[in-house]
Amino acid sequence: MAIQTINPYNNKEVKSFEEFSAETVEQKIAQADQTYQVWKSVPVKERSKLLMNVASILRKRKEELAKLITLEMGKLIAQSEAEIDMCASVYEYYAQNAATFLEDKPIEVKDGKAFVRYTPIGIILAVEPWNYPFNQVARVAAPNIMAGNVIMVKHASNVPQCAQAIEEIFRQAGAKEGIYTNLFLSNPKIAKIAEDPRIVGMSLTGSEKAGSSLAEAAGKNLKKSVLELGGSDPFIVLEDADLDKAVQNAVKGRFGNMGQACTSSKRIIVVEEIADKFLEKFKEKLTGLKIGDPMERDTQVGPLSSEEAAKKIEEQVNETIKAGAKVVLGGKRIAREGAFFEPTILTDIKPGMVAYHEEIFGPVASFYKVKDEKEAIALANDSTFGLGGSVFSQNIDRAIEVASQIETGMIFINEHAASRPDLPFGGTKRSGYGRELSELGIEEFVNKKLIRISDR
Ligand SMILES: O=CCCC(=O)O
Repeated sequence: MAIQTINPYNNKEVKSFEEFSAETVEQKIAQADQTYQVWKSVPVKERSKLLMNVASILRKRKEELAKLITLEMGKLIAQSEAEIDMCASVYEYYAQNAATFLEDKPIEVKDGKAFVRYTPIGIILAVEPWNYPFNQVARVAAPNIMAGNVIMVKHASNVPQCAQAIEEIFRQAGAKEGIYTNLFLSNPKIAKIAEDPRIVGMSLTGSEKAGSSLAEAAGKNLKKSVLELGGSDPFIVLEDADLDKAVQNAVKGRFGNMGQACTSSKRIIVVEEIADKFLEKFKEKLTGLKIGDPMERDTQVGPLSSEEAAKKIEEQVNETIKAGAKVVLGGKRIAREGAFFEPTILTDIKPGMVAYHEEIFGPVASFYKVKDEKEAIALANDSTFGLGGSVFSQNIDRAIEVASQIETGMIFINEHAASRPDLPFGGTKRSGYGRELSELGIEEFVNKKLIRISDR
């Protein structure tokens, strides 16, 4: 896939970039390795200063960086600005908390002493997606740089200017060359890089297909990997839920970022007692939204990330309709230039249909009416994915009981799923393994070294 900026608002090519040659990649790995040999011993306080600088630059340059996001992948401008803020808070969070997270962990033993010390391991290769082009990178870069590792990032080919901007921000913040490296590479080259002994860990956020080939390359070379893959998150609404709150969260949870988040509330599952009322309100909130330029502040429906993405959604929706599902709202491309697709609600989705099984990475809510809580849980778990999900009920004990029966890595009670620096993020089943963010995120790529002191 060519490395280029194509504005999805009009599908016009803006700028394209050359893939790095094998020599350039070698030179960059050598630089990263050389820098790692120094960085691994730099005190955590110093590392923390670098990340605070990165955060402060992000905040100062928010407007300009948000425009870059919107230009390259079409996110509504206010949401792009919110992403830059969130990203800055991830850097600040690790800058402020890593020292505590990295403290020695004493082990109670019968004799003598023992503790676990977290030590850095080397260069981590991160393969990152376009949907949150700054924030997805921050979630891997911040904890690892604080842990004393260095990072090389192969970003999605449709956000090259964001990819370059992140590297430039690190430089501006005072990072020595090699602490953070952008790699312009095509996907097939990743397996080759994985063979390099200087790369010691690999992290990917992306599709199942990309995850499986990265895991294969990592496994073949005996390297640890973290995978954050797709999801088809259930959003369960029980009869005792606050209906308006649930509807509001469903709209934001499913249609924020034009539905292009791994943790979007893709399957809305409502018990029959309140299902019709819910659907009516849900539809009402999604009707008559202003479609247009994502750079304009009053636009409510912008383009998807690319023409290819819009075509894929169209195909999935058409197949689902052909198989018997009903369209309550939307259901087709918007007749204008650019990668637009109508906000869509589908009902009467049955096993065997595309929307029942596949992840739909766009503005399409699959709505299910179920008899009761038991049926809601069974439907939620009838998925190969296991990323996130939500439960809405005013009875918190009941909601926790339901949450504990859902096979995902995260469940949010009375709110839609979303990432935060202080909460672990990741999935189970075919949604991947390992965790980003929080204290758990810094533990993925460190050597948890036992140090044992004998008293004999
Ligand atoms: O697409 C996955 C990340 C979503 C989020 O950060 O909330």
